[in-house]
Amino acid sequence: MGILEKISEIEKEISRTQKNKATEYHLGLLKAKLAKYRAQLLEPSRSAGAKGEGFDVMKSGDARVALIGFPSVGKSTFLSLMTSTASEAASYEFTTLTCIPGVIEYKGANIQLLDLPGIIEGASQGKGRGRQVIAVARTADVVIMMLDATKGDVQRVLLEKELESVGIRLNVSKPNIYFKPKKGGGLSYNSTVPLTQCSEKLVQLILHEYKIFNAEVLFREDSTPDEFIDVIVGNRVYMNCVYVYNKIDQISMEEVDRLARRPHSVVISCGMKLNLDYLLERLWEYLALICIYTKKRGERPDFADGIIMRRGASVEHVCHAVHRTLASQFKYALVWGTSTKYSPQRVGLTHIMEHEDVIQIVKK
Ligand SMILES: Nc1nc2c(ncn2[C@@H]2O[C@H](COP(=O)(O)OP(=O)(O)OP(=O)(O)O)[C@@H](O)[C@H]2O)c(=O)[nH]1
Ligand SMILES: [K+]
Ligand SMILES: [Mg+2]
Repeated sequence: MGILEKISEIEKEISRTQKNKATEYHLGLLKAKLAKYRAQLLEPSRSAGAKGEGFDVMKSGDARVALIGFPSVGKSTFLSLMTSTASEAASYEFTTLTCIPGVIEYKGANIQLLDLPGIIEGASQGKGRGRQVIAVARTADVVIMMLDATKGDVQRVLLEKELESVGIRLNVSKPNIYFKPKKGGGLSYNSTVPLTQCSEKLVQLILHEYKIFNAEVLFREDSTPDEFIDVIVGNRVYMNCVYVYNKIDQISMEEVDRLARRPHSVVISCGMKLNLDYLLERLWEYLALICIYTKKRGERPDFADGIIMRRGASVEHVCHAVHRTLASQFKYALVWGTSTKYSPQRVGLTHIMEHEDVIQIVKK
């Protein structure tokens, strides 16, 4: 039996099996098997072209956003609208065949936007350019899943399944489970919270499926068996995804309203240039970028040339961004903005910066 057949057998069995206390271990085991076969599918294929000519685009700018979606949902139209790059758009499917990069300039940041070929059901198993597209998506900071608002929710469900099956987890954080394989000593199993979905026996069964007999496992939250499997498989990618419903010029106001209220969703029309500014605002939040302005003593802040950083960046991060050796010469900094109680306030290296703060660094 081929891997694909094995996968579909297991999927069938999972859907046939009723979920209850008696089948809990059986289901856990099936899920572990499923994850194992899917991992095998993802191993680099020997077939020609799998490497993906035209997909090797250099990372540039402050962040990377990938456009994922079915054919003809408007990905290329969107890229051409938001960047100075033109990507061919047409009414037929699979107009785009490679990865086309453009740059969105927003709040002083350069955001690399990648237009990609449309993907379809079965993409994760190599249909169309699915594998190459998904490989690029894994390198992005945020994925825009572009959907055709006239097509209902089918596309979203299918694409989520495709990404899920190759280990991409959307809009969830990494499970808080400590896991470390050991040379000996059996299984050391602990949890800091009561567990309602996993047990020592189930954990042991799943580990045996991966031929792991000695390990340290510490649950720090009430995780599911699937989350535990994600942790032992290890190569999962946790990324933010914005669901963008395009072509709202073609649907009723009621329908627009319904889609706009869905979590992580933004409705737009590229054709009529509707709501694009709002999408940029949301994208900025999802990318968690902030802009910091530097200032020299006795001079005005340099508002023309901000430093783009990730939310949570400290004064030390800012020092590194300005100059490699600055942190070692650091005495203190003066900060003006929302991160401080007073403006200016004298702060140390660990102070956390906020969007549009101004900083003056004083050296030893
Ligand atoms: N009505 C309407 N049509 C749109 C909108 N945006 C794009 N289109 C049309 O949708 C068709 C497909 O657009 P593309 O930009 O080529 O779509 P794509 O997702 O890049 O397609 P592939 O590269 O083939 O995967 C074109 O005919 C566009 O003019 C929109 O907001 N409203
Ligand atoms: K198209
Ligand atoms: Mg296209």
